[in-house]
Amino acid sequence: MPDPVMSRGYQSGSEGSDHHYNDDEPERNFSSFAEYIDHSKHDPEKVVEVSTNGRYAKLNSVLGKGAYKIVYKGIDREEGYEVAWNCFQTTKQEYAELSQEVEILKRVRHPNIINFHDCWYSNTEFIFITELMTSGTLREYIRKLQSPNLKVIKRWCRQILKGLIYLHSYDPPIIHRDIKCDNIFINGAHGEVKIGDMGTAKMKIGKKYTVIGTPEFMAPEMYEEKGYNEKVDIYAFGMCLLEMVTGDYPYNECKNAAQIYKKVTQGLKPECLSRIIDPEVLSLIQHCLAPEQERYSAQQAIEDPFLGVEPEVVVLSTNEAKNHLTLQVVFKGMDKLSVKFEFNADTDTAEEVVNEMIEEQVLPQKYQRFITHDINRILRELAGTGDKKDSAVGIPSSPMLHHQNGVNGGLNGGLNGLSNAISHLSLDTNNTASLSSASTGSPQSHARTHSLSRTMSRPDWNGEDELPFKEYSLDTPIEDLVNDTAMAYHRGPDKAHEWLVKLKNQDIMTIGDLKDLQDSDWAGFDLTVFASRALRNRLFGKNSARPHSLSRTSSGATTDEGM
Ligand SMILES: Nc1ncnc2c1ncn2[C@@H]1O[C@H](COP(=O)(O)OP(=O)(O)OP(=O)(O)O)[C@@H](O)[C@H]1O
Repeated sequence: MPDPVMSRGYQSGSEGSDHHYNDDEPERNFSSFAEYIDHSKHDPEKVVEVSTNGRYAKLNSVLGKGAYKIVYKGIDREEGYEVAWNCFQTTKQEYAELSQEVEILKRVRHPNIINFHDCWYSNTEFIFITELMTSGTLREYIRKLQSPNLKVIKRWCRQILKGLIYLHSYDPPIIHRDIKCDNIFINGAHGEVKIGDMGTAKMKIGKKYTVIGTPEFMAPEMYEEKGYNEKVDIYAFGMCLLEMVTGDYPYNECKNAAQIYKKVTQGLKPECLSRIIDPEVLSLIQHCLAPEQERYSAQQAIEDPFLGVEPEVVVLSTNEAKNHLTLQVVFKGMDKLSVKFEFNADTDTAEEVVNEMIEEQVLPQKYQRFITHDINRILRELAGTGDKKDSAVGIPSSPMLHHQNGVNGGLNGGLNGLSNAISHLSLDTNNTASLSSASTGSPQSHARTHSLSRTMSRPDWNGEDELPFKEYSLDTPIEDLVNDTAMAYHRGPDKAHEWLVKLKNQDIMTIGDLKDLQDSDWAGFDLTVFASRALRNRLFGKNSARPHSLSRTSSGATTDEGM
């Protein structure tokens, strides 16, 4: 008969922690106790401890050790995925003092911040379970890639800054205090970057260390005892960027923390900064390392020209006569943000269309000149008069005219099919607001078919919330529709009032009054194209078949357009 202990899979457990049997483990017999011990030592998948609630299991696999904690691979047995099991030596009293901090950490949820799942105290250890990252730290990655190219660096930076923007937007802001490439983790398969080592700052203070953070990455004000704010994370981010670009640890030239302290407090920057040639990278780093008052916020850093979103105007399709175009503004580097619109070269002007989109907050004002200029460049090229240098307003030419579907140069009638398809296209699967209407004959749009598709990656930009479709009874006051629409599209009461006045000026008092109308009647309300579309979306539903045709494709075919 096998030894019952061995056949159940004896749990060696970490010293001092509770021992548990693991009932899920398949049986395995060992010829000797020595063999069992040897197997246990080497089997990384062996469960060595289980949380008291039974949900998490610690495996016999150390992911890494830092100055403060040891991190093991673990398993969330409820969800079936791997996690990181963090062990931090501390007293029960120190653990109790962290309870408030822990509550905040549990609430922190952002795609660029390592998730904190659960925690408890066991013997001398504060144990906490976090999301597991599969490809190590950014520091290891930089060493592996030697010199990562700027495109990769930009992608990493944007993700780190998105995480910081989120943390700093708390009131009071959550300050990480120990941003460095060793605390930024990568999931290689998707190039995902997440900020880790959250919430240990308080613990480190608890340990009575004289300084918290890592000397090379600490802003000067952190060395002083006057207090500091969230900008210390931006300083540290600047140092990370320096390390990403040069491959060198900042202040490599210093032999110890005292030398670093001296340099930092004298305002002397790391030597490797002088090796940076690219003026844009240099400028961003300098803005991050500037004295606190002048230092960028996380939001300013992400909007810096080095990382800033660059819009591109793309021709999706055109008709044979090249006067009906479907264009799209694509923001490079912004997740899922694009604006698709139709343009009638006979009746629209770039200025008018761009102004309208800015007024409706579909496009940010700062790109007005750039996008207007680019649409005009496309029009010139299509008309065959394009000067490809784009010197007119001193804006550099963007590599923008992408003729999709492999169509080069002259766009031709073969694209009409594509154009048709596009009129039914919902560009993104998530968070997408696709708005469209014919608005034929409206004072602003003439015969223009104007169709916008965009996603809501910025809360301050225009987009529709996924409010459930509501069937209004015919005698519902028009105020209800107007208010619901304003809320769905993030418009304030002023906008709602403006729409209401315009409708009431035309004797529209109830839903029934609106439903009686023909498409062409809507043009008489003097509503903007956006307002008109938004109200109609709420009234008829984005996906429902419409009572009237709402969109004309550039080939001239009339369609009921699913929105
Ligand atoms: N979520 C995670 N997923 C995968 N590996 C991790 C994770 N967290 C930590 N590690 C590994 O454990 C090591 C130690 O973690 P960490 O650096 O956070 O410890 P620390 O004691 O807080 O660090 P520091 O010395 O920077 O203060 C890391 O270098 C990394 O290799």
